[in-house]
Amino acid sequence: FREEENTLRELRIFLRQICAKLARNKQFYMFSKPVDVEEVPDYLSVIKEPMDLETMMTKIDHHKYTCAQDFLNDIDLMCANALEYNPDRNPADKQIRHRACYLQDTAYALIKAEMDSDFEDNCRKIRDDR
Ligand SMILES: Cc1noc(C)c1-c1cc(NS(=O)(=O)c2ccccc2)cc(C(=O)O)c1
Repeated sequence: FREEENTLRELRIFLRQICAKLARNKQFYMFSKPVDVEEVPDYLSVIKEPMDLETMMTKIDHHKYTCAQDFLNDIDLMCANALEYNPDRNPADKQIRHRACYLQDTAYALIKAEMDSDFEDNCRKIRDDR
């Protein structure tokens, strides 16, 4: 059990680094915080489960992720929300869709490059056994 807690602690440290790196990128600024319903009044009537990098950082601290795939599922949700809310062919919508896809690919690439696959397998076993 002790080893499991050590593994999950190491996962949280790793995910914080990934999350911070994404949030530092100027191109991902609009994904760094929850969409502001003052700025975008109808957002919550369209998007049922908002997600952003600041919320994800809090979820790491609350031990909500037990493997990298759980974290990537929220990256996928954030990207899907941006595609769903900004579907039109005008330049603003196109730019945010492009940045959402770029964020998603960057997150997957960072995790694949920096995470040992045995470590992720171990985390998934812990998740599935819980
Ligand atoms: C994200 C998102 N999903 O739908 C939309 C639409 C956006 C989105 C929202 C905002 N404005 S905001 O006040 O909600 C905000 C500002 C800074 C960080 C996070 C949110 C700006 C932009 C933009 O492209 O500049 C995009």
